[in-house]
Amino acid sequence: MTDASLTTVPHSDATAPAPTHGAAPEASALDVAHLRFARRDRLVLDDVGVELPRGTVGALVGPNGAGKSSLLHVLAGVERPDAGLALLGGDDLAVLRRRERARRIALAEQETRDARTQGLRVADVVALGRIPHQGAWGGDRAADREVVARSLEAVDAAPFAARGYDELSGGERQRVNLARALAQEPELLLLDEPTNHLDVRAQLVTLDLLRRLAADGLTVLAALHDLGLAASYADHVVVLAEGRVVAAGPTDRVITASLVRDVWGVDAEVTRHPRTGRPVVHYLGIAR
Ligand SMILES: Nc1ncnc2c1ncn2[C@@H]1O[C@H](COP(=O)(O)OP(=O)(O)OP(=O)(O)O)[C@@H](O)[C@H]1O
Repeated sequence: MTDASLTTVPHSDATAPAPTHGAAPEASALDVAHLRFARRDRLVLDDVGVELPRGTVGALVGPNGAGKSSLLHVLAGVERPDAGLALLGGDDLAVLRRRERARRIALAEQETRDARTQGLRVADVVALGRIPHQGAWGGDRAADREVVARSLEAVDAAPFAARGYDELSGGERQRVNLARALAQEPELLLLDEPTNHLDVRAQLVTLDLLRRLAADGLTVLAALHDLGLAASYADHVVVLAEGRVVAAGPTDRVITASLVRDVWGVDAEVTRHPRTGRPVVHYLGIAR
């Protein structure tokens, strides 16, 4: 492999650690301990712990099959863990009612075409994000419409709000999935590969948006394959390998050449960006 350096330069507002608002900086928004999850007889998450302060952008990285999507599913309540504790703002997720959980946690996945979205317009798909906030007779329609419009604008999807969701390109659909999650107005935003399918500008727009939302107090945990983007944008990195957390902490301490070699089997050089001081990953080739 040749030197495929990842030298993403975050926008200026994305270089400083996200400020925390309201809660004391040391208060963990998300606090996961000893999480264990098996699929059939296969242990997928083993003694996983994650701590993310409120207002943090966390990147969840690791090789294929490491358990990243599974962890996001468990946190979102799509899957039930076999053991362990997950707290959000001190509340045990295992005892939260489904509806409250859906108000507080949103999961944006890559592929969300299902029976619920079939035949819907983009704006209607985003409006699905309002359901946890609505009563039996629907919600405050005008307020919901405003949140939907804002969410569409945030991801640059307003121009195609009236199009059919099934007709969108992969990148357009990815942005709409994020808008639907934003319309939930959650405290914790979980994202599975949010930059997949996106062109380079759309990737940076998405990550800039996540940083701005975190600055307003949202806690973000995003599974990312692109270590360069994680290095440029995340405050905190959690590294999963074979279902276990093998490293976690502030981005500049976690992303090192020895980590890339040990976890991905790839030789790399990690330098500091001359302007931002953030790590820059230069891939050198497959480790022999
Ligand atoms: N529906 C399923 N049934 C059985 N095993 C599954 C299922 N989904 C995932 N797995 C297994 O669970 C493990 C973790 O998968 P997961 O999708 O969480 O990994 P990942 O880190 O998100 O991978 P990738 O980077 O490839 O998306 C893998 O060994 C995978 O084969």
